[in-house]
Amino acid sequence: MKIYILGAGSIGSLFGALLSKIGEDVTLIGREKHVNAINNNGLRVVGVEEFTVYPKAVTEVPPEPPDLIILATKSYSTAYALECAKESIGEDTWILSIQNGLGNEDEALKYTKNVLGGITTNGAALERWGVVRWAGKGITIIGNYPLGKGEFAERVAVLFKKAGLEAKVSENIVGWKWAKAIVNSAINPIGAIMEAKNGYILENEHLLALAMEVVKEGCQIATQRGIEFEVHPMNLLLETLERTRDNYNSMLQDIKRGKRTEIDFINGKIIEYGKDMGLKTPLNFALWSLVKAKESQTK
Ligand SMILES: NC(=O)c1ccc[n+]([C@@H]2O[C@H](COP(=O)([O-])OP(=O)(O)OC[C@H]3O[C@@H](n4cnc5c(N)ncnc54)[C@H](O)[C@@H]3O)[C@@H](O)[C@H]2O)c1
Ligand SMILES: CC(C)(CO)[C@@H](O)C(=O)[O-]
Repeated sequence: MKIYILGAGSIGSLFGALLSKIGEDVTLIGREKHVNAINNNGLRVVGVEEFTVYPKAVTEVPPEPPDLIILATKSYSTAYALECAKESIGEDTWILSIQNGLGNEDEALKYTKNVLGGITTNGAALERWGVVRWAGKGITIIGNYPLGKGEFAERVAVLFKKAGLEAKVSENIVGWKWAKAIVNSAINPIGAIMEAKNGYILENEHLLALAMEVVKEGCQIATQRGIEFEVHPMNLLLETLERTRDNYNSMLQDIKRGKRTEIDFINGKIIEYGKDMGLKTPLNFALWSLVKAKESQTK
C-alpha cells in the first residue's frame, strides 16, 4: 500500500516506521531537519521496540496520489496541511486521521468522501531528529467517518496489526472520537493548569470532581448532537487516568515547550458545538480561557 504520513512528527513517525518495517511503501512528509536526519541515517525507533528503517522522507507532498494519507499533524495544522496536499488526493485515496481533537475528519471531508476517523492511545515522542521513542503501547481504533465499516478500513486494520499495532475497526468511530475528546477536555487542561501528572487528578478529590463535571458537560453536548458512545467517557476517564498516571499530558508538554496547544480543537470545539445548539458550556469555557492565558504567558 502506498502511504503518505502527512505531518511526520512523533506519532506519525512511529506509525510510518512500523508500516515501513513490514515493507509498505511509506513516505514521511515532515519538517526539514527531521527529513534530512531520516534520509542520512534512517528513522530509528527506540522504547517499546528498537529498530531502524529507511522510508522515503520529504518536506513537500509528492504529486502521485497514494492509497492512504495518514494525517498526523497537530489539529491546528490540519487545514493548511490538507490544502497543501489536495493535488495529491486521488479518486481512490483515503485519508485517516489519528489525531486528537474534533473536526479533523470534517476538514478532510472537504477534499474526499474517503475518510477514516481514528484514535490511538499509543504514546510517541521525537527524542531527536530521526529518532522517535515509542513510549507506550496502546490501541488504535479506526472506522469510516462518521459511521460505518468498509473494506478499506478492514485492510488498514490488518496492516496495523501486521505492523505490531493493536488495532480494531469500529462502526461508530465518531463516538470514539468524541469519547476521547471529552476525556482530553478534562485531563489535558486540568493537568496543564496544575502542571501535574495525570495520576494527581486521580488522587486529588477536588481535581477528580472537577474532571468528572467537565466530562458530564461534554457528554451533554455530544448527546444533543446525537453522538452515541461505545464506551462511556466517564469510564474512559477513570481508565485513562489510571493507565497514564505517570504521564505529563501532551497539552502540558506543549506549554512547557512554549508551543501552541490543541485546546481550540478539544475544549474549544465543545464550546463551539454547544453554542451552535444554544447550550452553555461554562466549565469548558473556564478551562479553555485558563489554558489560552497560560499559552500567552509562554509567548
Ligand atoms: N504523540 C503522541 O503520543 C500522540 C498520541 C495520540 C494522539 N496524538 C495526536 O496526534 C497528533 C500529532 O501529535 P504529535 O505528538 O505527533 O505532534 P508533533 O508536533 O510531534 O508532530 C506533528 C508534525 O507535523 C508537522 N507538520 C505540521 N504541518 C505540516 C505540513 N503541512 N507538512 C509537513 N509537516 C507538517 C509538524 O512540524 C510536526 O513535526 C495530535 O493531534 C496529537 O494530539 C499524539
Ligand atoms: C490520554 C492522554 C491524555 C494521556 O496523557 C493523551 O491523549 C494526552 O496526553 O493528550
